[in-house]
Amino acid sequence: MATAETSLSLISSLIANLPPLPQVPGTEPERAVLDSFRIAIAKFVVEALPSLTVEQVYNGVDYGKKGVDFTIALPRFRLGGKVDEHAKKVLDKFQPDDWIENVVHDKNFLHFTCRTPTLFRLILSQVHDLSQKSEYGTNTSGNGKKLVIEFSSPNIAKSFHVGHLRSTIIGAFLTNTYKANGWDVTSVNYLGDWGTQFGLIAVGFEKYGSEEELEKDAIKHLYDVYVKVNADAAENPDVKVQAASFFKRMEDGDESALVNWRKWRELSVQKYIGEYERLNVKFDHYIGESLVGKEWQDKALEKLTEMNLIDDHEGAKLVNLEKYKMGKAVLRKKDGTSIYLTRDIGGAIERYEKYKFDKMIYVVGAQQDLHLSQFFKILELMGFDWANRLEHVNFGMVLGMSTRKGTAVFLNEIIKEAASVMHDQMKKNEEKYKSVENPEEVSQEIGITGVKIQDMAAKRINNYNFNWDRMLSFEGDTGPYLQYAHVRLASLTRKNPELLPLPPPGQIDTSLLTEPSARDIAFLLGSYPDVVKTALKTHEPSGVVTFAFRLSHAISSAWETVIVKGESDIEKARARMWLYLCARDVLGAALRLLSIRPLERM
Ligand SMILES: NC(=[NH2+])NCCC[C@H](N)C(=O)O
Repeated sequence: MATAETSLSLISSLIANLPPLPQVPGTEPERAVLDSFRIAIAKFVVEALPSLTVEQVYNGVDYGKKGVDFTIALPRFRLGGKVDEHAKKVLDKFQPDDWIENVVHDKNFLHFTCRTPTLFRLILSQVHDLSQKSEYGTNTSGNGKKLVIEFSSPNIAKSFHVGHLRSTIIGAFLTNTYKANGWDVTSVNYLGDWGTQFGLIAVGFEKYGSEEELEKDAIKHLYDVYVKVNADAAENPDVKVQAASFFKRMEDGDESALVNWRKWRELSVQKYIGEYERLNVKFDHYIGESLVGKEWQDKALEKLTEMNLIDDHEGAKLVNLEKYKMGKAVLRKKDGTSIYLTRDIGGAIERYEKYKFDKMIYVVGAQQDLHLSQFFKILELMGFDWANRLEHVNFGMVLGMSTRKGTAVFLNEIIKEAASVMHDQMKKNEEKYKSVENPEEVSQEIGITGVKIQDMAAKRINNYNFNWDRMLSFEGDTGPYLQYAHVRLASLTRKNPELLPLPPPGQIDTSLLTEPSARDIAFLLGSYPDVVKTALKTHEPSGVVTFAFRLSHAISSAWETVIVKGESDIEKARARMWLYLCARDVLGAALRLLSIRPLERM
């Protein structure tokens, strides 16, 4: 990749003209230039306190609070003696250079200020270069590692509930995050496409099914049939018996029992692909419970029987995990048909054989905590040494997602409602509304952004109330606000054609950027690669959402003073424009990481 080489070396050459720095393992200054400033701080500290290593100090350099770039808490190094004396040593020895211009001692802390011209030059050049390849914020820490991630996983013929929506949103974010951290990622949607309910639908379809309706909207039609046949089953126990025997035929591979099912599945998947596309979500593979082979499900039962972990309950097989405080769980029904748990066990083994993953993540609501821990435990008991590579990323519940027509049961209803509530909102501002070329599309995109931001704004495990008005408002920390912030930045080039094209980075005079609010923006831009790393560690999208809001707020505070339009010094106007365009790129990158498509106009 020649382009990668050239632009990485551009940053490297800027760094090479500055005072030399030691290398620290795990850092990548050519991708995250704040690493260099932290190394510069560590180098100073070690010169004064030689019992420490650069790496040790580096790991203790934190972001500072309120107007401070970086801070070190001295007690964490357990130097013995008095903190004040150690601090004094650092201050005495300190010589400002092109990396660090100042250090201040305050109680247990040393506060460092980075050299402003270096900061602007390096950060903006880096953002500029790497954004062109959509690589700003990325790192290579995961290179050579393989992740399999399973998310969304709705059940065919049943409703798509908010749990599926959350899994989709969080799963898409995690997929992007692992990729941004250099992992090789395979995403799978594990459909609930097997089980007794398909026996029921088969029975119901004979009575209520319509090929025409099925072609029109398979998801909706199958759901309707399912609801009706369920009502029948509640009245008439025969229906259940018929359904069970039909499903038994399916499990036994009876082709005549499988034809319809195959078509239902296929049509539903086609429909889902389109809906996920609207959400900006893609899967590498649509797999499902139906595709899990029998072999491992049988072996699991045998193995657990050998280990004396199986109880027989009137012909049904239960695994007893009471020792591990995980209760008992059915592995096989009386009639020999498999169930959810067995399929998960078999499925995990097959996936390991296929992918040899370093990690596999299941994004599933906290209601299934017990189920996930049961099957992880069973795999461990079966002696698979990779069982500890499985991870459950869980999340809390959403309360009350209703639309104006009632409770949403399909994904497309959620999308439609988001779009139409947003559309109404936009129409309130008549003048602005008229200037939007494609209000339908734009309102859908902003509506979806609102749903996603509301979902990812807090810690995953928190429950929240679904609130259309709040999430789709342009005021406050909402999705529409972030889109608006991006559009405003994107409009700069349209509104200031006389400044274009901007000169190449090396010829833009960043010393003209003198306002503290401009510096705040640049520093935040520099911190984005850390946000991406932290997201990988915590699996929390909220850190990225918080970053996007902080950046948007910083931009909006600069907007009135750091002006572009109307600035008479053209070189200054260009430097400012460059800063804002870099901010646009980074805000865009953060939104994309969250699976959101940043808008250019609205
Ligand atoms: N491997 C798994 N069990 N993944 C979760 C599947 C979710 C399941 N289809 C449901 O809707 O509840």
